[in-house]
Amino acid sequence: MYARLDELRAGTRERLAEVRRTGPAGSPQNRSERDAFATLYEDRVAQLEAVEERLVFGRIDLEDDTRRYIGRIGLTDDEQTQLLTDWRAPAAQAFYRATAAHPDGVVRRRHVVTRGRTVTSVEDEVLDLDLLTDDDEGRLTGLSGEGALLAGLRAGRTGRMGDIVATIQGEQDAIIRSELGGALVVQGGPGTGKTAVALHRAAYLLYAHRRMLERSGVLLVGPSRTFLRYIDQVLPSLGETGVVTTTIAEIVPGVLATGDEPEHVAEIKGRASMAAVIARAVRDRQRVPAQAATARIDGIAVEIRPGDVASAINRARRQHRPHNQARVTFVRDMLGRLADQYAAQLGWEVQPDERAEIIGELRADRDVRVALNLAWMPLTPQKLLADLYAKPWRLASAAPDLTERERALLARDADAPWTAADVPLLDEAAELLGEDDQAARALARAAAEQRATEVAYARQVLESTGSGALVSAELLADRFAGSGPAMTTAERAANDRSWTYGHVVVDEAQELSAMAWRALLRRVPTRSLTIVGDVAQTSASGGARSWAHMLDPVLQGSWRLNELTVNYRTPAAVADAAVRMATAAGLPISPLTSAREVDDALVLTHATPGELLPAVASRAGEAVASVTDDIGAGRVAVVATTATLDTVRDALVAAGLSPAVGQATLAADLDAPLVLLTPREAKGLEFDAVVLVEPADVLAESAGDLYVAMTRPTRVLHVVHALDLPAGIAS
Ligand SMILES: Nc1ncnc2c1ncn2[C@@H]1O[C@H](COP(=O)(O)OP(=O)(O)OP(=O)(O)O)[C@@H](O)[C@H]1O
Repeated sequence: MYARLDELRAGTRERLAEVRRTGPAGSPQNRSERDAFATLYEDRVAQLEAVEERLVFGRIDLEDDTRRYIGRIGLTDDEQTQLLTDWRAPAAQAFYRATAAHPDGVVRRRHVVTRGRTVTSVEDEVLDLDLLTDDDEGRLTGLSGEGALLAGLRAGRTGRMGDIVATIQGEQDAIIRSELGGALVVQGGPGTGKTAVALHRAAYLLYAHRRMLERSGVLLVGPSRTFLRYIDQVLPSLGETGVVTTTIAEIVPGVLATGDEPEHVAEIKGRASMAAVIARAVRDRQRVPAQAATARIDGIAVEIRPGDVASAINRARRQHRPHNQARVTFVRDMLGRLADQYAAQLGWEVQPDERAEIIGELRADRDVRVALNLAWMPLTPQKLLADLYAKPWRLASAAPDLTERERALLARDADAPWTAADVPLLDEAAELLGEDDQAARALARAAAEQRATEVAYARQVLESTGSGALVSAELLADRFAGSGPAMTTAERAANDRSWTYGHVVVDEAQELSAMAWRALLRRVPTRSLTIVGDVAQTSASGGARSWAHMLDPVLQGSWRLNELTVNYRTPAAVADAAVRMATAAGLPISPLTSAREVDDALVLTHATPGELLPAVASRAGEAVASVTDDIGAGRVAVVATTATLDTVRDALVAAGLSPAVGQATLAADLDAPLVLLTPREAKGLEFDAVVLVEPADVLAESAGDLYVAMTRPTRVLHVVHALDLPAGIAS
C-alpha cells in the first residue's frame, strides 16, 4: 500500500512540475488555467502527504473468502484493482457496523495498528459463531476493536485532537453516515466523541456527496479559536482540506469582535426579540420630517415637504427590498417631485432632456441631499448598531419592550469594540439594510455570461485529461476565473457574508443564542445541519437547557435526535463523580457509561484557606512530572474561575511553573505542558491531568461549567479545595 502511495505521490509531483515548467508565458486565460491545474495537483499532493500515518488500519474477511483492506483513502493499482477501500465508501461500512449478532457477511474483522510504516500489532474479532472458541466468547459484546481503542485512549495527549477512523464505534458510525438532508442533533455527555463524530461526518459527507458539496462548501462552527486550533488537524488527516471553520464571533467577514462584556448583557443581545429591535431601528431611519425644508437651485426654491416624503417612503417600502436598495426608489421618487415643483416655476413646457438635467442638479444640491438623507439615510450595519447603542432615544424607540434597566445595560460609546454577541445583530442589520447594489448587479450579469463559456471550456479540458474524478467542471472553471492564485471554494465562501453552504456543522451548539441561530440558518437555506452538543454543559445564560426549547422556534420542530452514551475520555471514577455532582445540581444530564477504569483517577485534596494556592501549585507540579514520566509528553490544565486566575497564576509561577494562560496566549496554550484556563476556555478540550481549583467557586458561577471542568482529564482529576466540596463529588 505504501509503495502504491509513493508511486502516486511521485506521479502527481511530476505533473505539478510539468505544469509549473510551462512558465508564466501565454494569454491571461492560459495563465489562470495553469494556476488552476497547479492548485489541483498541489491539493492532491497535500492529500497524499496527509494520509501517511496509519494509512491502513483494518481488514474484513468476508463469507465469500474475499478480503478488503480499510484505510484513510481508496487506492487502486494500475489495473484498477481495489487495493485499499476508503473508510467512507459503502464497501467499508461493514468494518464499523458488523457485530456477532448481525455479521453483515463478515467472518473476521482485523484491526491493524502501525507505527510509521511498520505493523506493530493486529487484533482479530471473529464474527462467525462457528469459528469461535470458548476463549472468544467474552469478546462478543462491548466495544469494537477494544484493544486498538483502549490503546488509542491511553496514549498521551498531544494538545491536538486526532482522528478516530480506525476505531469508530457502531453508534458513532450510524451518525457519521446519517443522510445529508435535514437537521441532525447529536446529544451526548462529555467525552462521548461528539466533536470527533461531527468532524468525521463532515469528511464523510464531502466524500459521499462530493459533487454537491464541493461547490457550496461545508461550514464548521466551533465555540472559540482555541477550540478550532485544537481540532484543526483532524480533517486534513482524513484527506479533507476544504471545510471552512469559524466561530459565531467571526461569522461576518470584516467584523472583528475583540470586546468583552458581562454574560447578562450578551444574553439580552442574543434574545429572539432583538430581530424586531433591529428591524424597528432600520425603519426609524426612514423618517418623515416635522417641517418642510427649502433648497434653492439657480434662484428657484423647491420644498421638501413632509407629505411628499411620507408618500415616497410608503411607495419605497411597498417594494419590500432592503433599506439601502429601497432608498434608490425613494430618492428617485423625491427628485421627480422636486423637479415637478421646479419645472412649474419655469413658465414653459419642460422637455425630457431638460428635466433630466434639472434632476441632476437637484441630486447634486447639498441642501436637497441633506434633507433626503435625513428622511432615508444610507447605512452600514456598523453605523446602525453603533448609533442604536450610543443614543438612548434611538434604543428607546426601537426597543420599547426592553426594560429601562436592560436598555441601560446595552448603552455604550459609538466607538467601543464589537463583542461576540454583537456579530449576529450586525448580520441581521446587514440583511435588512442590503448593499447599494446597482453596480454589483450589472457586474453579476456580465460575469454570468462569461462563466457559461468557462464552464463549457473546463468540461472539455477535463474530458481530455481524464481528471473528472478529482474536480468538477464548475469548480475548475471557478479556478480558471480567479485571477492570481486560484481561490478555493472555502476561501471564497469565507470572504462572502451572503454565501450559502451545502451543509453546516455546529459544535457546542448548546451555547448558541436565538440571534446566533438566525445568523447561521441564513447561511444554510436547505437546513442541512449537524448540530452537536450537550445541554448539561451549557454555560451561556442565553444557551439551551433543552434542544426542543432551543431548536423548535428556529427549525419549526423539524430536526431528528441521536444520542451518544459511551464516554471515551474520562476514567470511570471521575465521570461518576461528575455525574453525581451534575445530578445533585439538577442538570439535564445524558446517560453516561465510561469506556475504561483508571486507578487513582480522582484525587481530592483539602487545604486550609491559606494553604490552598500552595497545594494547587504542588499538585500541578506533580501532575506535570507524572504525565511526563509516564508518556514522555503530555498536557496538564489548571482550571480556576476568572476571579481567581491571577492569584493562581502567581502561585504557579512562584512554585517555578510557568503556565500558558488561556485565550491570551493563543499560539502557545495548546502546545504548552501546563495551561491555566477558566472552565469556559476548557470547553471541548481535553488533557491528561486536570487540577481543579475550588469547585464550590466554579459551581457558584455555573453548574454546567463545573461539569465541563470535571470531565476534561483522560487520566486524573485533582480537586483542590478549602471550601466544602459541592454535593456529589465525594460520593
Ligand atoms: N471511537 C473512538 N475511538 C477512539 N477514540 C475515541 C472514539 N470516540 C471518541 N474518542 C476520543 O474520546 C475523546 C473525547 O471525544 P470528543 O472530544 O469528540 O468528545 P465530546 O463528546 O465532544 O466531548 P465534550 O462534550 O466533553 O467536549 C477524544 O480524545 C476522542 O478522540
